[in-house]
Amino acid sequence: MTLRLILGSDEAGVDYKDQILADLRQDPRVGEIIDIGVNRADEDFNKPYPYIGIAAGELIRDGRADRAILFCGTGLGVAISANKVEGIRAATAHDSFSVERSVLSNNCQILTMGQRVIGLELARRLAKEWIGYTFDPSSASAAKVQVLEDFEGAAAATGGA
Ligand SMILES: O=C[C@H](O)[C@H](O)COP(=O)(O)O
Repeated sequence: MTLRLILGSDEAGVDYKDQILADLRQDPRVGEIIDIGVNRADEDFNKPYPYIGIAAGELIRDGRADRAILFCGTGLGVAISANKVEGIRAATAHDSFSVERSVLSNNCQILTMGQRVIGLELARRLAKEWIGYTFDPSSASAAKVQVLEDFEGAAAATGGA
């Protein structure tokens, strides 16, 4: 199965977003790429990072995409923002092991990275690695992720989320 993948960033991450977008357009594992911006020609090029993180999370929550790779200065702001959307697990990761575990341990749908934190070549490599991982619902990690889902379900039932 090929991935439906979102790429997005604020202005502080747009160079990496555009390069990795170009890389992944050539990747046979990716079936569809949705570029949610920002783009240099946009009137709202300076749009704050929460709009990007929330938009990506909502598209995944609504079943319109499978996963996302997002960038900002640190990767933190877009991750925090995406994690506000129910059911979304987004993680900032700048090393190969964390990139792997974000999927295999945490079943993250979103990877975020910081253009002001890591080099471009490492970010390109990590993006390619990340899309190669698939969560195993029969793994020992599944019960741990389920705790998060149960918490969100209980909070929603009581009007708390
Ligand atoms: O997490 C926030 C991002 O790094 C953003 O790109 C920059 O935010 P700032 O301008 O508030 O530092």
